[in-house]
Amino acid sequence: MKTILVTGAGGQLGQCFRKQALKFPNFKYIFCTSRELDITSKTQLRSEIDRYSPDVVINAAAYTNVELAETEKEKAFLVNADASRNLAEICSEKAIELFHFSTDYVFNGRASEPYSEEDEIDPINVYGASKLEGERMIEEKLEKHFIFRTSWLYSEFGHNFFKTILKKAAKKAELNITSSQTGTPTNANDLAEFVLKIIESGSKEYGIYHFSNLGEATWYDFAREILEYAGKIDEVVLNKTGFFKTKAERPEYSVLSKEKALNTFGFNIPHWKESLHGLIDEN
Ligand SMILES: NC(=O)C1=CN([C@@H]2O[C@H](COP(=O)(O)OP(=O)(O)OC[C@H]3O[C@@H](n4cnc5c(N)ncnc54)[C@H](OP(=O)(O)O)[C@@H]3O)[C@@H](O)[C@H]2O)C=CC1
Ligand SMILES: Cc1cn([C@H]2C[C@H](O)[C@@H](COP(=O)(O)OP(=O)(O)O[C@H]3O[C@@H](C)C(=O)[C@@H](O)[C@H]3O)O2)c(=O)[nH]c1=O
Repeated sequence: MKTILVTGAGGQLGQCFRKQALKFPNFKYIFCTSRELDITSKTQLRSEIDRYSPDVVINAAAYTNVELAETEKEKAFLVNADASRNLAEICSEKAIELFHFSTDYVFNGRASEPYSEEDEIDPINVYGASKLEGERMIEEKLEKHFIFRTSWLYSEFGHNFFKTILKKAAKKAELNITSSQTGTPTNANDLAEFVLKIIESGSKEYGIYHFSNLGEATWYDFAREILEYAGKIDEVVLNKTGFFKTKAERPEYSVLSKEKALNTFGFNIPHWKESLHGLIDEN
């Protein structure tokens, strides 16, 4: 039986892994929250990995605050880049496979068709730059890696745009939502399930992959669909805005092409609306 150690298990994606793990009972799981395992400490990483001898590590730990990263550059790089290097080095020493996550924010957003894995990377904010550095560290230090660049994650867990919109709607707030970014909302449960299917398949097709739900939307489209499908659209004033003031610049267009992942693994990926509807129906 394969042992899988999940770091950052208290975060959004980490909690989706816990939930999706119930569909894959043939693995042994060790879930470590940030309190139980600080990935920036190489000593702690080594001792936990020695203790559990996992076959696979899923790194769901990251610094994800895009706004704060602009003023906390060192911290963002410590977690997203330096800790990824440490993790990759230890995995390499012990022949462990690593599943890691990166972001659509490694691109500058000036494209007009979905980004492939080979397209030029050029992050325009600190968070994106720190995630890119993490990718590079892993590629350099460890052959047995899968890196999934994903986008606009949401779920019933943690902090995310989907939950923010529903919270604001509950307070009957007026919402001003930007239409100046186009990307793809991704149900983090779909990503977790996709990864567990790959582990189950025993695939050795290591490398970088893009994974999001299918289709594309602006944040405004996403907010509108959440509110309409949840039956709350008449309870709020929803305004489309071309400008929402933020500290960090964000890519205007960051739709990811899923062709490589679809062709390599052959698993189905749902459309973002279908997955969103499923999540709202469930809750
Ligand atoms: N959220 C999104 O929209 C997107 C996310 N991604 C990537 O997906 C992955 C998962 O993101 P998501 O689950 O949404 O992010 P979250 O912020 O919800 O979860 C990240 C988790 O990492 C933990 N963490 C932070 N620092 C450390 C550390 N030093 N040691 C151990 N754990 C730590 C956090 O714990 P604590 O809260 O205690 O600090 C938190 O539980 C990340 O790699 C992210 O970059 C990619 C694209 C979109
Ligand atoms: C709350 C809110 C946000 N916005 C805007 C700000 C931003 O441009 C966009 C989304 O807001 P968020 O704060 O959720 O977005 P952001 O932190 O940019 O989300 C990103 O997180 C990182 C971790 C990733 O890797 C990315 O893929 C992406 O999901 O919507 C509004 O226009 N109105 C609002 O009321």
